[in-house]
Amino acid sequence: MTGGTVRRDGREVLAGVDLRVEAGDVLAVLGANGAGKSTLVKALLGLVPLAAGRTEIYGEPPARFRAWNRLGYVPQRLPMGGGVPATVREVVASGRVGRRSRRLPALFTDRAADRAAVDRALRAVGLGERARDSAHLLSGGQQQRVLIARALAGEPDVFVMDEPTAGVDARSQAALASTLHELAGEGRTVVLVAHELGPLEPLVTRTIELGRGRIVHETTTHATTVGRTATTGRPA
Ligand SMILES: Nc1ncnc2c1ncn2[C@@H]1O[C@H](COP(=O)(O)OP(=O)(O)OP(=O)(O)O)[C@@H](O)[C@H]1O
Repeated sequence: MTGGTVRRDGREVLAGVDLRVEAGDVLAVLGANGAGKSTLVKALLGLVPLAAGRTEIYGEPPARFRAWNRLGYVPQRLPMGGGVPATVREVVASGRVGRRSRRLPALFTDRAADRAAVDRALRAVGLGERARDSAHLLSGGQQQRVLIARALAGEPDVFVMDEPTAGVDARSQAALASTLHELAGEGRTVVLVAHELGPLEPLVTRTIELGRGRIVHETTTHATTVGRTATTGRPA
């Protein structure tokens, strides 16, 4: 992202942010309530329009980018309310949609890979026993874990997680830390919004802190892996 600017109600809630996420980064986006963290991660992915500046994903503007299966986004809140009830397994399996081969009906090997990935994702968030339950009847923290599992099931290269640990108990936070540790070890890229890093702290390779829509502080805690270009456009 270069000069990323988002205006809401005539106010700049993202004010000229330059950010390049490299492959293998585990980047934590920190800052007070209202600092612009969610807006930044949505803008990086093209989910909110920029009033000025530009963002690129693997070198493409979001409107032209096609390989969405390479990205797994965990939004801050569960987007489904009390609408059509879906089981936990169905929600998690929806994370595989982007990986579907174009051949219909799905090949047997696709279906087996889908089942295995969904089972792994459910186990990783400790919801294997709840797979048949209605997702909208779970607690807030459990629903957050369903969303994390949906992203894991897609086996993307880049995870973008907006407060994945908010409202999630200590044991589940530790389980998420261990899963992210494995993913980071495989060279996947993680961008996560957090208030408190808690057990995720040892995994983090970079932090940026936002204040009033600007990057006010940056740290690099470990050497980042520079190589394949991950999300977003030009260097700061
Ligand atoms: N849809 C919207 N319409 C108007 N203003 C908005 C909208 N979404 C966000 N904002 C404003 O943009 C600013 C940044 O919001 P954002 O949600 O990005 O902050 P945040 O750092 O993620 O906060 P939190 O830690 O509370 O989640 C806030 O002042 C918020 O009120």
